[in-house]
Amino acid sequence: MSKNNIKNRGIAKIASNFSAQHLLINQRLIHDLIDLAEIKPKDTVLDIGAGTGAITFPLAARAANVTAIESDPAFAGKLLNKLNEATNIRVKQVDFLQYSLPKGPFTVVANIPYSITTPILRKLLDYPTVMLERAVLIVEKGAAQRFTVNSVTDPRILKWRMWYDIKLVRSVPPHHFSPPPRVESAVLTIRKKKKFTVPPHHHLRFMALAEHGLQYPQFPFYAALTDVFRSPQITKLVRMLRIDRNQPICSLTEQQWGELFLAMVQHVEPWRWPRISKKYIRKK
Ligand SMILES: C[S@@+](CC[C@H](N)C(=O)[O-])C[C@H]1O[C@@H](n2cnc3c(N)ncnc32)[C@H](O)[C@@H]1O
Repeated sequence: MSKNNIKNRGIAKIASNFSAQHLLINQRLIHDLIDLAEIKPKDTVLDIGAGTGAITFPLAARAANVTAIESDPAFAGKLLNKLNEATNIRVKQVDFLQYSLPKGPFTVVANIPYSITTPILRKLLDYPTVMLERAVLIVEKGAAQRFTVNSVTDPRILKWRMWYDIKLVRSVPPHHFSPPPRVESAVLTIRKKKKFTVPPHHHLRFMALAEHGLQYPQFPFYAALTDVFRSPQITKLVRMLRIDRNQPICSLTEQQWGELFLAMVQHVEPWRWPRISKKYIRKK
């Protein structure tokens, strides 16, 4: 490859990286995000993908402390230069996926990089022992719709929704960013539930049941779970959950999934429980 080609490729890469950095320019929207997060003066808040601080600085005026996480050294440098008197902002130039989350309760307000939406949410929501209280995020609208759909077919999303209320609050048009993205965006709120049906320490076992049950999301309830529950147990469950035995398994609500899980751990012999996949066991 010629030197010029290598150089051009480099420039194209920088340009495409740069175009992924759609900075928020609508002040009203930024304040709405902070209001939605109900930030209190004692709160610890993370801004994931802080850019040049469009959200970081107004957040710092309301919270006890803000950590601005930004992987791009140029943006992180700009943020550091802008700190001045703001003593409650810490800038971390790091890939968020490698960042150690706070040990105490925290909130997130962020316009995140869309290309890593699912890895970010996995880091925040996969382990309900993580101390996340609330998050208000700008994400691609299609992703927001997937996370909030009525009939959940993705076991991981179902699992997140067992411990967190996830809502698509509203759409955000492209002209609220510079440069405008090609896709529609949305405001997503995530809030830890006040009461859990399934205790958080069961999260891996719950995931195993959800993966097993949702292998074929349109399967009728009774057929999707015959390997786990015996036929008389299925009949009792249908009555208990007030469902039709033929309704698709993906149409169950989170509450019904919770009751189903508790029935499994209380009444089914452990050798019939779906196995926990090794890929979900976090290495220490
Ligand atoms: C959509 S921009 C948002 C910038 C700023 N928050 C705003 O709203 O104006 C996303 C930001 O995330 C940063 N970013 C991309 N990948 C990241 C990662 N893995 N960890 C931390 N920051 C990342 C980008 O450099 C960019 O500044």
